[in-house]
Parts: sequence; C-alpha cells; structure tokens
Amino acid sequence: MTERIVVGAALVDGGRLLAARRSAPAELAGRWELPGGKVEAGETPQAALVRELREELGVAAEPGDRVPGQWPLKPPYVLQVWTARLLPGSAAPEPLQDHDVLRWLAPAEIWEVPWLDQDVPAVRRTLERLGL
Ligand SMILES: Nc1nc2c([nH]c(=O)n2[C@H]2C[C@H](O)[C@@H](COP(=O)(O)OP(=O)(O)OP(=O)(O)O)O2)c(=O)[nH]1
Repeated sequence: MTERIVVGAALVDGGRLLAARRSAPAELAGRWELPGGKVEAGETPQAALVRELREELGVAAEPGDRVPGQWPLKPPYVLQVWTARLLPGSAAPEPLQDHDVLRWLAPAEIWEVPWLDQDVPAVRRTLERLGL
C-alpha cells in the first residue's frame, strides 16, 4: 500500500511548543498531538501544513525545516514533522477543529501532557532538533 503522509507542525513561539488535545475520533480524544493533518493528492507537505494550521487553528503560519525521520501511524499513514512559526499579524491559535484545548508548552512542561503514543518519539526528536 502506498504510504500517505500526515504532517505535524512543531509550531514554536518564544521557545514554547504548541500542543493540541484531540477531541475526535473517540479512540484518540483526550490525547495530545502536533496540529496538522493528511497531505492531500497533489499537495506538498508544507502546503498541507499551512492549510491545516489555518483550518484547525485559524492562524497564518510559515513552515520551516523538516525534522528528520518519520513515524508510523495507522497504515498507510506516517507522521512527518516540520517546524513552523506564526507570521507577523497572525491571529492567536484557537481550537477550531479536531481539538478542544491548546497549550504552549515550555521545555520543562513538554511531558506533562499525554501525547499520542506514536507522537512521543517524534516530539522527542523535534525537541532535540530545536534545541529545547
Ligand atoms: N495531525 C496529527 N495527526 C496525528 C498525529 N499523530 C497521529 O497519530 N495522528 C493521526 C490522527 C489522525 O488519524 C491522522 C491525521 O488525521 P487528521 O484528522 O488530523 O487530518 P485531516 O484533518 O486531514 O483529516 P480528515 O478529517 O480529512 O480525514 O493522523 C499528530 O501528531 N498530528
């Protein structure tokens, strides 16, 4: 089966990482993830990231570098992570879709939230990459 990419955004502001608590589907609700979503046919991962952050959080963001690696989700999906930042003048993120709570986590707070199991290695690698 062809692999399909889910992009996760490591949205960082003032040295803090944005984490989002999923409100659906039931088996994922209550667990925390990097905001993002599925890359659609004909779309680049970076374009998908910008689109998903606009739809889910109501923000204007720009992608940065990819965090090396990819992490398996439910087949055929794999998680890839890009750093991202809010553009000047962007609205503050709000949980408009798929999430019910957002938190900007300082490095010391990152492991206070129950991340989705499959996100733990991705978040760890992201923090190393960001030097947080
Ligand atoms: N966005 C995101 N999804 C993740 C992460 N970890 C993880 O297992 N997933 C799973 C949850 C979903 O099953 C899938 C992403 O789907 P989604 O529901 O967020 O994406 P989407 O908005 O494009 O979905 P759809 O409603 O169009 O199907 O990947 C993560 O860190 N970020």
